[in-house]
Amino acid sequence: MTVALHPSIDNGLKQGSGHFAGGTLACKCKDHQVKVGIKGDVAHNHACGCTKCWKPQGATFSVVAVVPRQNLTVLENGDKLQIVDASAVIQRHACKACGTHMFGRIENKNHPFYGLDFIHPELFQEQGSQAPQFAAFVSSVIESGVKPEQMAGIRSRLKEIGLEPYDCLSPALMDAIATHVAKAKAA
Ligand SMILES: N[C@@H](CCC(=O)N[C@@H](CS)C(=O)NCC(=O)O)C(=O)O
Ligand SMILES: [Zn+2]
Ligand SMILES: [Zn+2]
Repeated sequence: MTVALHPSIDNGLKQGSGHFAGGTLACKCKDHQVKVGIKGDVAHNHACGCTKCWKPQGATFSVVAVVPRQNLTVLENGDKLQIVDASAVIQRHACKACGTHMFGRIENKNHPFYGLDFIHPELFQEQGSQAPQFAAFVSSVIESGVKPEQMAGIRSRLKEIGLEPYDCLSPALMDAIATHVAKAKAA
């Protein structure tokens, strides 16, 4: 049996159109859905194995990407949103009724990723946003109950669909973080 990672990637990656103009993210409620508008395409889309990122029921990984925070607007039923953990670096705003995380925001202005909001592209009502580029925090799936002996199969399935597995972020993002830290230390 093939290892299940996440419904939006289990049948292979669906490449983005390359000119996604943005769209609307909708939560999973049957009525009074929380809707969030996004201008333009997402960036750094990836599968995340950490325990904090929202995943649909049964998924082992989350699929999460970033957008500039000024490109995100809560359009409808924002009163249903609550912050999951106010002490986390990424403050995840979730629908109180269905639990779907609609966006994650960094409020610490000194954080390397300040200015970017985290969203789940599978919630777009429209097609064509950037496909996942890599898999992050892969070893962390063990913290959600995956057995260590399942890891080889998970990593090889990720590679098979074209997602290089990393146990933290991708080298490019780790370099960006380290560059930010080095500049902050030098200042
Ligand atoms: N092993 C931890 C890793 C958590 C973690 O560091 N997640 C990363 C990727 S989303 C992060 O940047 N977290 C910041 C936060 O959740 O606020 C877990 O699975 O809970
Ligand atoms: Zn909802
Ligand atoms: Zn995560």
